[in-house]
Amino acid sequence: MLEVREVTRLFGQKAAVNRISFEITGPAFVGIIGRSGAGKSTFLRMMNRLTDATAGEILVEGRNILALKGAASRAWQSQCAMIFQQFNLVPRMDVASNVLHGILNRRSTMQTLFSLWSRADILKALEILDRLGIAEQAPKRAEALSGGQQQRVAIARALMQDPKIILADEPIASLDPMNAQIVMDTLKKINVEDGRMVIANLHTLDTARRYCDRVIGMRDGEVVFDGTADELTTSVAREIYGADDSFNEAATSTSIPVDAKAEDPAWSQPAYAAAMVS
Ligand SMILES: Nc1ncnc2c1ncn2[C@@H]1O[C@H](COP(=O)(O)OP(=O)(O)OP(=O)(O)O)[C@@H](O)[C@H]1O
Repeated sequence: MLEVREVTRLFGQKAAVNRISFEITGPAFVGIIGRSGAGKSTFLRMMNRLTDATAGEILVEGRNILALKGAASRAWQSQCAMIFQQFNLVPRMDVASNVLHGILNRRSTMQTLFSLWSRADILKALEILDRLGIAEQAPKRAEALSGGQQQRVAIARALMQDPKIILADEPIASLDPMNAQIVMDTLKKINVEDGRMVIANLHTLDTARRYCDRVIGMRDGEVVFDGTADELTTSVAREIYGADDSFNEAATSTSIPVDAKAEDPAWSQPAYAAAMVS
């Protein structure tokens, strides 16, 4: 279904992404891992046309989406929704309106200007919020929600577009482990239940192993690993991150012990040792 062929993105002389190629068939949950600067975000941004590629093709059902222009490019963008680390919600706007904004580009200027949403659209937004377990938050301002709830609103906004592919750029990097798990479980649910492909940039190995059918490791703009979660051994991870023998897996962990207490202050801090992987 998705074929990435020799895709390159140069910034000046530097290749942020350097002739990467891989194929994804079916509605897989794919994780992309690698240290900071490996090219993960640049790849996702090319996928949904936020950034142009310098060379190469990305074929989706045989169509090169990198060549799409104007309305066709915008139509593609609504087929592959993007979720960001910082949620990118409108903070002072209520949750339901934030979700409805997922279909903003399908509406006329007048409809947008007067915030005119059809009853069917409003019901759909509420249904999605209900499915993600946050229906009661619908009238609240987005800024009043916890980070994990805000990210679920962002996922709901993405679902409003009814996308084929969900691209998630470090979706849990700003969350504590409890909320990280809820958000990853939500992404997995829509992958499994809806059959939507999910491609997520992740910076913790345990998350990649736990949720992904397939893991792609990037280093210096190139794909240096492409395999299953089981094949992602410590030595493979060390290669991907370009770390030496002191590489410590625990430092990239977000694991939540079974008996972890939500009120334990240790769990209220993001547990990512970003320094290890960035
Ligand atoms: N707009 C830009 N202009 C110049 N260089 C850029 C730009 N965007 C990215 N780069 C460079 O491209 C390389 C890849 O960056 P990218 O953000 O894709 O990496 P990443 O793996 O997503 O890292 P991180 O996890 O920190 O987001 C880096 O060297 C970065 O500095």
